[in-house]
Amino acid sequence: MLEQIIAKKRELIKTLPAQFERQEKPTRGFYQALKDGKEQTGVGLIAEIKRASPSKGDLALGMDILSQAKLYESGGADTISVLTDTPFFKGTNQDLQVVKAVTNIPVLRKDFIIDERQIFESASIGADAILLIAAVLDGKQIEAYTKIATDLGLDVLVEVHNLEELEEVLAYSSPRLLGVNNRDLKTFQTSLDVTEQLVKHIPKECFVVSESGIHKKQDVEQVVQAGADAMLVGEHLVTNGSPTETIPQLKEGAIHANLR
Ligand SMILES: O=P(O)(O)OC[C@@H](O)[C@@H](O)c1c[nH]c2ccccc12
Repeated sequence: MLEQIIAKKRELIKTLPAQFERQEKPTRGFYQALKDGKEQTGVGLIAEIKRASPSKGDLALGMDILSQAKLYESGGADTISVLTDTPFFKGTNQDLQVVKAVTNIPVLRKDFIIDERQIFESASIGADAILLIAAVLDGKQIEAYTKIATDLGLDVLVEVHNLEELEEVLAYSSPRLLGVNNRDLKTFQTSLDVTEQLVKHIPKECFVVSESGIHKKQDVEQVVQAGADAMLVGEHLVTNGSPTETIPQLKEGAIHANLR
């Protein structure tokens, strides 16, 4: 599946313009917002807008992105992630632009970035941060793409799933924000043990985001206890009631973890 996603992405990239307009407005600090969120509530939260995924199929096809984003913000999300991949996740660049326009918190563009032009595109549509995935990029590419993004004022979340990817990333750069994906993008197997195992090998200076498979307070407790500074939650927030209730419930898990 990951290979299919990347093959399709390669095709779509051919249709991208050579140049993009620069954003006039300064970016919102994505990293800083997560850090502040951790200070205030014990854990930072990236709340994700995700209509569908290859692993779970359709999750929330009819979701009203505008009100969902507002509920994320009023519910206490520190930042928002928007899936912009269309063929596999049914998201669009316009989704991100809508979310950015109706909120005041930083927005991550969640997509499969494999070409420099996608970074300029991300900046032009108003993203405050981008995701770089170690399962599809090597350490040198991550280093180079991080530099391009940083020069554009974007923060970067580097995502790893295993020790091999982590070591490859660390051989070339020192990411400030490191995501541990609990889901294996090749098999879709998801386990919070991935965070527990990998955090031990991550340098203390990194701000760690535990991603995927977080559904309840106890999950949050587990990953925070393991050493995660923030979490990225999609499915649970798009399929379960109002985010103004589900977000505070999730964040409560950090209080329990920190008390122990
Ligand atoms: O819906 P979940 O299980 O809460 O997961 C969210 C997020 O971590 C997941 O969407 C994700 C993490 N890394 C990715 C890379 C590409 C696409 C999607 C992802």
